[in-house]
Amino acid sequence: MIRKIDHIGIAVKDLAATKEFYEKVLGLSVTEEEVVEDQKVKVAFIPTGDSEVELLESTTPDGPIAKYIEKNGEGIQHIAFKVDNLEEKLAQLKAAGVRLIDEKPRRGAGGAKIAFLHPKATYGTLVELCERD
Ligand SMILES: C[C@@H](C(=O)O)C(=O)SCCNC(=O)CCNC(=O)[C@H](O)C(C)(C)COP(=O)(O)OP(=O)(O)OC[C@H]1O[C@@H](n2cnc3c(N)ncnc32)[C@H](O)[C@@H]1OP(=O)(O)O
Ligand SMILES: [Co+2]
Repeated sequence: MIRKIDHIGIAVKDLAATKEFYEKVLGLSVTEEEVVEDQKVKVAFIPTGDSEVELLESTTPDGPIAKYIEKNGEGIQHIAFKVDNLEEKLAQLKAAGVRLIDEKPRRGAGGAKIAFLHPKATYGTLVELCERD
């Protein structure tokens, strides 16, 4: 079961400068910042009501965020939905023939379990599913 939009992932070149805009200009607050080695990103989370904005800066020139920016420039890179049971949802999608990037959950920011669906299977949007407490 999909519960809500957990976060919107935004690819940026300069996390510090982007954070400053969101905090000083928009008046929002960054609550968590961490490096997720597995995804080659440094992330900052900004709560906005029931969902969050996730700002992502690449930690390497070959990571998915660096590649996305190279091709498309900065901007929204993915949408993440919160699910109750990620393994169950992935099994259901796989059975339905949906192209999965991750067949098994990986470790995301804040210790969440995450998995991505291929944008070619979702009509053009990179979708992340995440399970967190
Ligand atoms: C920390 C964590 C968390 O929340 O906890 C995160 O969010 S980590 C967030 C960062 N991590 C990730 O994104 C991991 C999952 N992403 C990936 O595995 C990759 O980025 C792929 C989505 C498979 C794309 O990689 P690939 O090297 O294949 O790039 P590519 O440029 O050849 O893309 C293949 C086709 O998909 C399209 N495509 C690529 N990235 C896209 C995106 N973000 N949104 C919509 N379409 C996209 C391209 O335009 C291309 O279409 P055409 O063929 O029509 O030109
Ligand atoms: Co994300």
